[in-house]
Amino acid sequence: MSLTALPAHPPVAFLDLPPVARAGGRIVLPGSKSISNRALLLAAFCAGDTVLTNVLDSDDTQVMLSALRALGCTIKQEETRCIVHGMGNAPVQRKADLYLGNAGTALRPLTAVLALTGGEYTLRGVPRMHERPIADLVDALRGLGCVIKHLGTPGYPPLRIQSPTLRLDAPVRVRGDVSSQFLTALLLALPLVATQDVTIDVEGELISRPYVALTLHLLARFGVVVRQAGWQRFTIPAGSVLRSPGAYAIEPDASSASYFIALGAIAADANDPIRIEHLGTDSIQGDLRFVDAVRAMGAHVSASQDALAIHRGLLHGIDIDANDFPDAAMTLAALALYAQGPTTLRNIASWRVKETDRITAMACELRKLGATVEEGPDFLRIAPPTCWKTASIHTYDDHRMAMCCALAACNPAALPVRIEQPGCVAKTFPTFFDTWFAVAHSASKHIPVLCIDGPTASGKGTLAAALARRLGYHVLDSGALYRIAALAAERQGLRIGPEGETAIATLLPQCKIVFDQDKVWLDGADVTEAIRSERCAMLASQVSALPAVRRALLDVQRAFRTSPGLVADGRDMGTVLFPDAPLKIFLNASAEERARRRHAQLVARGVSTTLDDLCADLMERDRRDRSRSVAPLVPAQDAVLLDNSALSVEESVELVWDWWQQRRPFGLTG
Ligand SMILES: Nc1ncnc2c1ncn2[C@@H]1O[C@H](COP(=O)(O)OP(=O)(O)O)[C@@H](O)[C@H]1O
Ligand SMILES: Nc1ccn([C@@H]2O[C@H](COP(=O)(O)OP(=O)(O)O)[C@@H](O)[C@H]2O)c(=O)n1
Repeated sequence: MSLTALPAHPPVAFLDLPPVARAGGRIVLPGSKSISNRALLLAAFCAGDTVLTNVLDSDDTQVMLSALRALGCTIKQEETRCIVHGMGNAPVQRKADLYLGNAGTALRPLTAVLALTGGEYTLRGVPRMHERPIADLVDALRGLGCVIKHLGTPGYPPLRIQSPTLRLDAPVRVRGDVSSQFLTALLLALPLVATQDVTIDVEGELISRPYVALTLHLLARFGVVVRQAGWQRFTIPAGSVLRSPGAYAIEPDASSASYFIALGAIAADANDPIRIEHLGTDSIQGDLRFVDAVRAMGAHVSASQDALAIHRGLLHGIDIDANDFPDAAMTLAALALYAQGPTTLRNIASWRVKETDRITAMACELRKLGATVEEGPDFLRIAPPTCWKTASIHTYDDHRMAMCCALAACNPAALPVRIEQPGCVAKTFPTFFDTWFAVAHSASKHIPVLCIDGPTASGKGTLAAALARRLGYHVLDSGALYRIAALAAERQGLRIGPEGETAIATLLPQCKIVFDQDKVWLDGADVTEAIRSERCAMLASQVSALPAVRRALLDVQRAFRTSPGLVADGRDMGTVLFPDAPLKIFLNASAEERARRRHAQLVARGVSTTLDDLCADLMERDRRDRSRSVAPLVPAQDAVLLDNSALSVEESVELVWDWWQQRRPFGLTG
């Protein structure tokens, strides 16, 4: 039997990562955020249409796309492909109120573009964005004749922009030692108004230079070649015009790759490395310097032009200036947990003005895991834990904190790790945890299962779905499998009883079953409705009494136990399938109450039936389920009995939620 179960992805308050035993496998990562937002901006303000492929679909790129659309740019988006109709060198809409979330890669260049091209604009973001300094960029733009007002705290967004009286003759000065994004913003915007040579002088030591190199590379692809005197002076030649390159393919994100490079460095074997496709020595992203640092720590990384393969080595601490790759350097802090000796990351003051104060945040969370961390104004020194601790990681609404700290799940003590507000990864890598679970393998015994067994219409499915949604876990509706088995047998004309036992058990491995959110498919046919009939339920009850059928479904059901965890609903989840589950609920309600619930359910679906008939069927099914020779419906010895006759769905969910939390090592949260 081939079986596919596609999990849903609602926002969860926390995600518990099972301890990782081994990592390995092939990964294709989403497009680079830095390149996506630069390319979208350039494509919007150039002449001609541009087809961008592998554009990152994330909060930060959505913010850029919405802003460009609000400025009058037409962008057609088909999954990760965007066709951008360039507006030429100024926005179509000369008035707009733009909300830019927490996307520095959108707010800063758009500030420069709009201030230089002119109009009436406000630019705002989330509260944290209003704490991220922008005075250096605003000062530089004012020096060019731009009119920009701070609407809140001086030196910070939100901003009000009006039309400038441009003065381009004197060199514009911009500080380069707080964020390279100010320089990038000017470089991206000035070609729109370069009627004469415009020179930018960088004050202070320019940080994050590879990001500036990335900007220059993209400008060149859009037809503007900036003259460069070291990292101190940049000149946009008179008459520069942005021209579409036609098509541009965006590389996978090197910062996103860093988590999986580190995962391979900690937990992959040479014979099954982590292999990252379409990202290699040809990359234009500075964050790939991370690879050198990981090699220096002792990991094995082989790189071809367009792929990386990583496996573990004996890791040792390093002392490194991480100024050039501040984002990926955060991953080194997590990797340091697995090295012998301390690791020192220097020259990382820019971490303090990112999504959160990343130096303090990282120090605090790594200490929770047992590491000894020394924090300075612009450095971090991390000594690995001698004794790992179970931790609930606070993520500060910072995607990189969540992704870095996921690496703590590789700990040798095999402790699970709780990541709070894991949805924050959507800023740059919405599918991070799916990718993680695809290549970070855990021992089955470490993948938690919450079992909910009980008789018909006791509310198992309802409870299981609600808890799984809240935990971000998979669901096993084992009853659906027996219903499908009954339907498949009936459709093949097999006898539903001991005479047909062998034939049904032989048929099942050939069936192709897909659980796709609310739909169930059998051999390509939608059987969602068909398996829910009371007739099918009765046939399922008969089929499920056949030992060979139950045996045929054992492995299929156990295959649902995948990371991060499972809520399993049925009759024998706690007794037969998952005897080691940390929590087993035996759910019950009076027969009358259950018949009433099922009746209401059927009436809502437009099925006509009487309460008396239903009650009789239900009791007949219960009797058969309780008295069969294999896996009868009985509570496991260690099950918690819950009669929910007088409870609402919400009350049942809260009760079981608390029991579950008490059995997890993290304490009560969420
Ligand atoms: N605690 C409860 N209180 C009231 N109604 C409930 C409760 N639990 C479930 N129900 C309702 O009873 C019906 C049957 O529940 P379901 O989850 O399908 O049961 P099972 O999976 O045990 O057969 C559903 O319509 C559901 O909304
Ligand atoms: N783990 C399980 C799940 C269901 N079953 C059988 O499959 C039938 C249908 O299960 P179900 O959970 O879909 O039924 P309802 O509780 O929804 O009525 C039950 O009556 C059981 O006989 C089982 O034997 N073992």
